[in-house]
Amino acid sequence: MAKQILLAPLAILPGKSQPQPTTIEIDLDSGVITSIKEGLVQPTEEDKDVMVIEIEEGKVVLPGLVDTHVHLNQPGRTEWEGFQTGTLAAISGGVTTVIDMPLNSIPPTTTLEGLKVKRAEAERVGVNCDIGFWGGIIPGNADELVGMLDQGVKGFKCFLIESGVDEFPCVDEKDLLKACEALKDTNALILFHAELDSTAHSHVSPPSPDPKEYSTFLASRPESWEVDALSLILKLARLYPSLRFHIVHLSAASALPSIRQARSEGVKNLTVETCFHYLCLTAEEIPDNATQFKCCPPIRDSSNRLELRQALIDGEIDYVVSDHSPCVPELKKGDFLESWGGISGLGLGLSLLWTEFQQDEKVDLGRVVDWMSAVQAKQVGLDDKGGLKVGNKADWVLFDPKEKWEVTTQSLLFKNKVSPYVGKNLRGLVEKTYLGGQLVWDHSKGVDGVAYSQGNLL
Ligand SMILES: NC(=O)NC(NC(N)=O)C(=O)[O-]
Ligand SMILES: [Zn+2]
Ligand SMILES: [Zn+2]
Repeated sequence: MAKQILLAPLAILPGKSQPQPTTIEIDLDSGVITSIKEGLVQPTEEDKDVMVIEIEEGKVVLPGLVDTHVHLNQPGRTEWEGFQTGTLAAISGGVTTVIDMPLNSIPPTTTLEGLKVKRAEAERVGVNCDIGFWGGIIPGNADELVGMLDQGVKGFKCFLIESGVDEFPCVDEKDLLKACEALKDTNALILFHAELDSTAHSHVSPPSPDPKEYSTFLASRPESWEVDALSLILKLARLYPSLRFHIVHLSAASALPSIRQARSEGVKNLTVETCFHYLCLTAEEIPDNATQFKCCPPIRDSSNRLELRQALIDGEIDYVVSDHSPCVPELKKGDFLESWGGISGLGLGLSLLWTEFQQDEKVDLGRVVDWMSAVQAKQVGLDDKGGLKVGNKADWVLFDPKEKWEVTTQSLLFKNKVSPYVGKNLRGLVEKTYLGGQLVWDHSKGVDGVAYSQGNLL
């Protein structure tokens, strides 16, 4: 039995906020953790043939990270991103599991056939980390949902407002009731792009301010859209207590009081995510025509950012994702109203959050890792991921929390190197990423050292 033994002076273990000296044994044939011991336990004589990895002081061993919100866009819009490039960016940032969104690929994952096509394509080109799939709810596809769930989708995303791509139309309350009825004997997770424009059909023509300015775009997608969407979602959550409801990419802090109130009234089937960009970027810093910052819902002002940050610390927001949603650079050209909405940042999350929280006494590395691993693994039912524990997949990351580095176009590994993070100075660097005990990313070797296509379809 091929074995790997990790001697880690600092490892983040489940439920522990501070890193601990730990010895971890991994069976390399199954890629599973077989033993975890407190302290540094040197290998015995009979362990002579094992591969021992002695971790340097100061570096931290973490569980592989999970990013449940990425758009890989293959097949159909593979010029925008792809299974290979997206998952390469993921492993370079310690992300060992991604869950792919149902839209922007053609076909979208809104039918069982679409899911098969997507899986076959991922299998054909190979993936560099483990990958699961979300399905989608669109008008008229309620009959497809249970079948997709049986075939392993982790839940279903829908839009309450236009999605930006024609083949993934938004749904209204009637469509949602049909979907919930179809799913009501399951405990399916339904994800909402929670912006609802209840004034869509009114005839007031808005002023036409300068589309070069970020404030124009920001004003075009008010916080009230997120608050209104939440009312509809809460209505459904109360009607269908066996189903689980989830708000993706929460941006508006003014939605937090309703979330708080609903939970205090006993709503237990609602979870909320926010994104790295809402926690690390602000509207005030966005220059004219800097469309790399454009996403929906929009990045809001710095006081909104601080409220989201506090809600995350307080546990009102459950976890943080990238919502990596790239496109070709041509579609990012022009002003804020005409360009594509979507931010690219897959793989940068750990450094972004660590830069944000490293000096915050209330948040230690274990908490950041929880938001980016354990909570998300649990959300999508990956019981053998999300923590360094016996029986789990040996997905682990070597992180240097002190290293400083700058995001440059060259350092980005996703397909189209357009990102609002270019030029940012970050703290904390992923040095190595292991997937099921196999080294897949080594920062010192860069792309030349990558062990390609080691990922599995989940
Ligand atoms: N079509 C998209 O990829 N949309 C995405 N775009 C963003 N967030 O700007 C999303 O998740 O809604
Ligand atoms: Zn969305
Ligand atoms: Zn998205």
